[in-house]
Amino acid sequence: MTAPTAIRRLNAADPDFAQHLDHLLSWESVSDDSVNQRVLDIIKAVRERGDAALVEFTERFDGLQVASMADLILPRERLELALTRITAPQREALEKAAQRVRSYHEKQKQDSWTYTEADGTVLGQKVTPLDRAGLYVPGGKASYPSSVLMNAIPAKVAGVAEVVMVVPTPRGEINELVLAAACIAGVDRVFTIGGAQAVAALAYGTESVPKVDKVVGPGNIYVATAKRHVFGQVGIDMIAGPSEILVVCDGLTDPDWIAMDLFSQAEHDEDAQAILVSPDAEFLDKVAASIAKLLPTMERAEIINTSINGRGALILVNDMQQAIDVANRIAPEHLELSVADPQAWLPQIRHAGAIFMGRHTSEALGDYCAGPNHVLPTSGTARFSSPLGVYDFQKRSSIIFCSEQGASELGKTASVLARGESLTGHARSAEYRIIADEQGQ
Ligand SMILES: NC(=O)c1ccc[n+]([C@@H]2O[C@H](COP(=O)([O-])OP(=O)(O)OC[C@H]3O[C@@H](n4cnc5c(N)ncnc54)[C@H](O)[C@@H]3O)[C@@H](O)[C@H]2O)c1
Ligand SMILES: N[C@H](CO)Cc1c[nH]c[nH+]1
Ligand SMILES: [Zn+2]
Repeated sequence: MTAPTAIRRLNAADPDFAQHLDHLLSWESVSDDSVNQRVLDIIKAVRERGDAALVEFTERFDGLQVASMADLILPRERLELALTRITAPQREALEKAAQRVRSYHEKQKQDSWTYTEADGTVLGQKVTPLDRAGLYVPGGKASYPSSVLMNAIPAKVAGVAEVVMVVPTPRGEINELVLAAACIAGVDRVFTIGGAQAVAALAYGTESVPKVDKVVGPGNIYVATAKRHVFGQVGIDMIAGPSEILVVCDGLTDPDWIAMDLFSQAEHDEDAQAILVSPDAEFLDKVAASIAKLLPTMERAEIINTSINGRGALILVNDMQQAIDVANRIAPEHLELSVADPQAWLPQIRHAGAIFMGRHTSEALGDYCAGPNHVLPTSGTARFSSPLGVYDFQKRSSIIFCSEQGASELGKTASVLARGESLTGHARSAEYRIIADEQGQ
């Protein structure tokens, strides 16, 4: 066990507070050069040597030795078998969660639209699903059946033709719930590979793994860094790295509840980040005491301890207004508003992946079954990214139909602008369509 928990304390009244906060949040301290270089090497190897590299990396990083890539492919029948191997309550819970996630995501579906102008010109937007999506389901330090649902259901709602999933199975340990979830969500193909090598395989294709149009899903630092590097070759959803929780509390929630909410994200990964902000100094002391009391009871105490010691913090602010300002500065993946009247503060929240309203709404409910997606932007990227959704699996094409009259009219405007750009090919192309008796008008 690492040193006993000593969570960092910050005070917003400290003149160096902004600097301390920046240091606490800095992604670079996690995503260092050695990780970057390792990921680049892995991507290069997969591009050059395909399946052979996947087999090698799976042995090296997942401790799983196989004769060939064929041993890392699970057919649809294997997913169906998993459904028969889980318990009835497990199947019921998966199906209930799937149904709630589906209902929520149905509302996100975007439809094509057009409108017609007076001269018959039609303008619009055609929405098309991706042909093939690659879903990354994490599996290193924990198994994530819930992430299967969160990745696959929006893809299916969007109408993606082929959904390919990758998931590492360290030491060959297959989690039946993960496969059962893939069956329920309608995943088409599964490869038991993970890490940067799996992201590279989806992005570039290998002899066995089909090249996809977009790679989505959460993962550790290697996965998140690989997604950054393959962007452009394929689409990606966002940077969904190590989990984060920011709790803003008025000091009136049970401190044990808050300690456990912090643990719920810290237990994902040593790199996870759990922060509490409160204007009540005594309450921060109580939560620190709850952390010390409850940590030894946790199955994943070692991971939680490293995460809390390395990246956690208890932040004292002057008042709730300052707490909200700090939350917007952090732009956390998950924000819990553990306060009496969360609705009153909601209008002021500008940056957060998901907002959990009130003392009873633990973040864990959102992780599994509330309905919204749990694949969320991390490390401050909620400033410009959104939760994974149906829109990530749909793209848009513009539709332009010009009637003869419309082309003639627009041609006059285009001609002037094109000549202003000295692009006379454009100008003359547009001018050809100007109706003769309107020329020069
Ligand atoms: N932001 C979100 O929406 C979200 C959702 C769920 C989980 N998560 C996060 O996903 C992550 C899951 O991480 P995980 O580790 O359990 O599973 P993972 O599948 O993301 O990573 C495991 C893989 O990492 C690779 N790897 C591990 N050590 C390596 C090394 N030294 N060099 C090269 N590659 C290495 C291996 O290939 C292994 O298969 C956690 O950080 C969790 O917090 C985030
Ligand atoms: N909290 C994770 C997103 O950061 C999602 C998850 C899955 N299972 C448990 N939690
Ligand atoms: Zn979680």
